[in-house]
Amino acid sequence: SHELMGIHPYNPLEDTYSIYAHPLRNIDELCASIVRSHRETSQCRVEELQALRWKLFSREEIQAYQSKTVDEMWQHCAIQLTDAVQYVVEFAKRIPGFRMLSQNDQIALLKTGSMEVVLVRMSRYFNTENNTVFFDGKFAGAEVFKSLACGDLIAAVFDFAHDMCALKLTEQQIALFTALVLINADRPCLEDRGRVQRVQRNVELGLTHILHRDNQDNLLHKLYQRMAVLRSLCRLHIEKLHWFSQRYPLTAHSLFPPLYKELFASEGELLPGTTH
Ligand SMILES: O=C(O)[C@H]1CC[C@H](C(=O)N2CC[C@@]3(S(=O)(=O)c4ccc(F)cc4)c4ccc(OCc5c(F)cccc5Cl)cc4CC[C@@H]23)CC1
Repeated sequence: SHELMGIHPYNPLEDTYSIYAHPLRNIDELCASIVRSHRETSQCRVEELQALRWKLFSREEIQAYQSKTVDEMWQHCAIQLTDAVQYVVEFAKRIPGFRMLSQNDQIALLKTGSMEVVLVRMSRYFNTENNTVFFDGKFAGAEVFKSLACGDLIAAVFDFAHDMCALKLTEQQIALFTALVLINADRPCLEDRGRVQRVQRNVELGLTHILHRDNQDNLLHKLYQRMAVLRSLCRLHIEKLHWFSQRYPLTAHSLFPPLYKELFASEGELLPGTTH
């Protein structure tokens, strides 16, 4: 059984859903529903974290993180990531049309897209003044993650967050952007690419509508560039996960959350014990 539980099977009745009946009214409704879902399925609010932005880890706390073993710190981050992914699954299920896709296509989109959405969501909290990211309730610099022994991946994650902040996206723009990151008909192993394309087309209309309304059409190509960076970041993450599972098979096999293995371990190999 899939860990991505709660995904409802494809409902043919929903197939009649089309925004072409009244394009403008439905584009506004589509955007409003995606923005609402984004807000409801984010773990924190940007304004809440603005108030916390100077809550940094003390020297002792940083030492404590740095003295964790590699597998302890990896397990800690894998748990945090899995929590964040649960919220992204909820966000995906509320994107108009996502639930009308087959269950396998819903899982295929989440397998490749959820980490990317988490990274975009992370960048909302990044403090560019001191290069810190929100982690475990405070703001952490890259040095906090030293014991992970994957400095290149951490540096790439921080660089990505910094680049995203430079675009100064609004929450509405981020909501539509993350929906588009998820609903991508070019993802591997989709059963019904055409159906995903139809849903993707609607979300694209929503994003271009929002950017046009904000007089920021020029952002669109920058967002497509960021999508390419996201894909390379996630490839790096999977490579590191392979490296880690070879070195620490016990931790990867038995201590990582099942959902993490379901999402990030390639089918079958690497982490046996994932239920299918
Ligand atoms: O509002 C919300 O929903 C947001 C709340 C906050 C959420 C958030 O920022 N996050 C959820 C978990 C966390 S983190 O806070 O643990 C974190 C980890 C490393 C960082 F450099 C920065 C943050 C995370 C965990 C693992 C990871 O890559 C895979 C990975 C491993 F698995 C193991 C080792 C190394 C790596 Cl790199 C990448 C990220 C980036 C997103 C981060 C994002 C959603």
